Amino acid sequence: MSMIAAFYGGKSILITGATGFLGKVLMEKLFRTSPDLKVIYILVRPKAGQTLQQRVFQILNSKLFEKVKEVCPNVHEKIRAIYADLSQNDFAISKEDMQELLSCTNIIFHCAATVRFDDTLRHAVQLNVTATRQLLLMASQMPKLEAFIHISTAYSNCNLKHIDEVIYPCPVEPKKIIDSLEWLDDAIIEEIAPKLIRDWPNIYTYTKALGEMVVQQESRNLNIAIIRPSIVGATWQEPFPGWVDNINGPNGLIIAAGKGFLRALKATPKAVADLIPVDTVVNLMLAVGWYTAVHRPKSMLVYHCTSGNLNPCNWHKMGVQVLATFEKIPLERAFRRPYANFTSNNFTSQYWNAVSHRAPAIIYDCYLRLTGRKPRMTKVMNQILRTASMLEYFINRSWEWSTYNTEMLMSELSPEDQRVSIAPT
Ligand SMILES: CCCCCCCCCCCCCCCCCCCCCCCCCCCCCC(=O)SCCNC(=O)CCNC(=O)[C@H](O)C(C)(C)COP(=O)(O)OP(=O)(O)OC[C@H]1O[C@@H](n2cnc3c(N)ncnc32)[C@H](O)[C@@H]1OP(=O)(O)O
Ligand SMILES: NC(=O)C1=CN([C@@H]2O[C@H](COP(=O)(O)OP(=O)(O)OC[C@H]3O[C@@H](n4cnc5c(N)ncnc54)[C@H](OP(=O)(O)O)[C@@H]3O)[C@@H](O)[C@H]2O)C=CC1
Repeated sequence: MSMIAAFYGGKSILITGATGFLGKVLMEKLFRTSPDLKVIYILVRPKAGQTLQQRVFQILNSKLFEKVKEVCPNVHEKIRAIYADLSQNDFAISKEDMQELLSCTNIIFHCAATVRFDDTLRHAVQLNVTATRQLLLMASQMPKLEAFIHISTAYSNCNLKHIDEVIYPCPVEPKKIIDSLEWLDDAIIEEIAPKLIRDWPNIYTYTKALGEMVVQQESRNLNIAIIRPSIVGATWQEPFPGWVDNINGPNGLIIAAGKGFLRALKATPKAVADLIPVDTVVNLMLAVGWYTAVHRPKSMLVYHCTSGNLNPCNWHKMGVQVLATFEKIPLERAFRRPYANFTSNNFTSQYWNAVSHRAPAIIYDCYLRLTGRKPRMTKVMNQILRTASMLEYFINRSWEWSTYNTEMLMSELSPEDQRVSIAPT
């Protein structure tokens, strides 16, 4: 057994955001490789008419967890869903549950966040900043806690070009922002938001930067590490290749291209496409959890989980690859044959949007109307173009992330763990 997998044996692990993309893959790997772990506590809220239990049932019965059931048949006994809403005071956790969490937790993986680029400042601060502070406060009351792993994003400092594995200060103290949100009304908050976020491209990256500052300021004597993944994509190898369950990041646009909706994108072909498979991120998370708990570094370490400096790809190569894949394996019921181009020119991009996107959508909707059906293509197209414009900032620039800490950690792993973490079979 690998040293890292053995480390998680017998542990009580608390995961926030376990129902999200990264959280599910983290849980899967933990149960599959450390089936003797004691318990995984997950903080969950009811959603879309589903109770906590129904949500957990759905996750455990999904294709992602098929292998887990073979290795850890009693997985449902080892997962303990705790009612929690991270936007509420004390997360609205009951006294009994809180007591259990405080007295039993050994490791925390804090993944929960709002990842919407256009969220309100109030909600994004509540989730990405205040909730992080609250969780740190809880962590400081956990006598058995060995490590607190905070998941941030490589783009939390995307206002810089070269980013080191350090925490950069934000112009306004997070505490001042948290305090002012208590008395300012929503309209004023939205008015001051652009002034606060300055050269950050959106509320998401800005509040993730504030979240990191809070981690640094409230770290007390805790054993903390921060991981910054870049753009997290589908699984590379584990538990099987190609698993993804959302349309965030590049996923929505890739599907739109495959369906023939999206035929041009305002992107810089030579800009680095820094994607990282979700199973690689999870492997680093587990290694960081182990290293932080066992080696207890003197200062809090930040780890970049990026691909650009090791195995760089650019958007042109990525686009060619995406199109080649759709040639081989076309999507069902496509609107048009996939074909697309990148342009970094504003005028050309507007032209393609009019000619290749909006006009065909209007024509198709006319056809639907004439044949007595409900028009829908213009709505779909507007949605795709809105998403593409939100992502534009990230596909027209390149960043350099240093990876000294991540490389140091890799060199500390046993040969077995290096094999399992870097190139799992
Ligand atoms: C000669 C040869 C030349 C060849 C040249 C080759 C060229 C080839 C060109 C090919 C082109 C195509 C290929 C494409 C390949 C490349 C693609 C590149 C894209 C890369 C993008 C990179 C992005 C990087 C971002 C990095 C940021 C930092 C990373 C992070 O930390 S992660 C977190 C990232 N967060 C997100 O991604 C969230 C972004 N989304 C949003 O903020 C919002 O959704 C929104 C975009 C603002 C849209 O908001 P709306 O309110 O308008 O919509 P809403 O969200 O309500 O959703 C509408 C409907 O969609 C459903 N839906 C939304 N999200 C999801 C979800 N996650 N899962 C499932 N369903 C979802 C929602 O339910 C709504 O549905 P409805 O209710 O039925 O309407
Ligand atoms: N995906 C990516 O490309 C990248 C992600 N990251 C970071 O990784 C982490 C995980 O992201 P990802 O898994 O993609 O995001 P998801 O949106 O898939 O998951 C977010 C998780 O947070 C939970 N959550 C949100 N609001 C609340 C709340 N009020 N109370 C309780 N739980 C809540 C969600 O629960 P629910 O299911 O109930 O909504 C969900 O489990 C985030 O910190 C993100 O910043 C960093 C870089 C890239």
